[in-house]
Amino acid sequence: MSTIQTNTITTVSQNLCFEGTQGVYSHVSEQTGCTMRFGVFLPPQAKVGPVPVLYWLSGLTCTEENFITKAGAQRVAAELGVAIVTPDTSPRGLDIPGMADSYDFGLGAGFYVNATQAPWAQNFRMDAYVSQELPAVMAAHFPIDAQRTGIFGHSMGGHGALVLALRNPQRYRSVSAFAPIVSPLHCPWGEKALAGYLGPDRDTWKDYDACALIESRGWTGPALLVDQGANDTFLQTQLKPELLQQACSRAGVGLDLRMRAGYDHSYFFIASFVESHLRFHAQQLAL
Ligand SMILES: N[C@@H](CCC(=O)N[C@@H](CS)C(=O)NCC(=O)O)C(=O)O
Repeated sequence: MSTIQTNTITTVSQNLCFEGTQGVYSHVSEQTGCTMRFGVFLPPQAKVGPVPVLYWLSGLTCTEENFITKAGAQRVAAELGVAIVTPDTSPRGLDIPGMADSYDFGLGAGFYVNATQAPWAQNFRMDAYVSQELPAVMAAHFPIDAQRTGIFGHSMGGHGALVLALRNPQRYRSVSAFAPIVSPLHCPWGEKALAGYLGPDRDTWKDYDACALIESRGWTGPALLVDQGANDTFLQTQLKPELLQQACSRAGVGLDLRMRAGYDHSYFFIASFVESHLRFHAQQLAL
């Protein structure tokens, strides 16, 4: 097994926030072959010892910045003593033809998979980046307790959180999502992305489909927590939480699905419920 290089990270910015530090850092990633930025909120408790860590995966068109500036998670993370890592959503700065042609594929739309198809396979390795390389970088540079890791995300990032947790139950002790894409096999965003990154054989897509993974692998961690706005414009076409309900019920996996009347797909919805997700993870990671 090759060693993950974690040597150099560069500080882009650091701001004091609720007595903790909201930082943005960059490093050259082996997995994506480019410079990647990521955010780290370190709560004040990190000054005295390692703290549990949550990875937040953002949705389409986002960078490491959206969650940091819009979700308002730092106050409660500081109270609970949990670090939050916010990766970018795709490689950037590469000269791949077609990479910036649409908002739902390529730039800002890595879908947290390891691509197998040219010209994406070399750089679009967001699964390995988020689930292996970034945790190694975090362990090398920040006072976090990797034994207490959870993951959550929004939309494409909700899909990423569910899929990475289901694929790596030993690494993630808790998982939650806001308005997740629950089955890329069954929605236009997913079909476009997985066809592009993984090719036309839909059987290979099942490794990155939360509903398929729930049925093939199950989940023995705490019940999956999902918040979904009932006024989300993507609800019926892309998100389809009923597919997750059906998969969980068939597989005997616990699901706490909270339909939120009146809420849409935006970060206003996330900001409204992020506190309960943070408390859910903190409780699970304290066990
Ligand atoms: N309406 C958007 C779709 C993309 C979108 O809604 N992105 C969500 C995640 S799937 C988001 O978080 N956008 C960034 C933001 O609201 O800060 C577009 O057409 O560009």
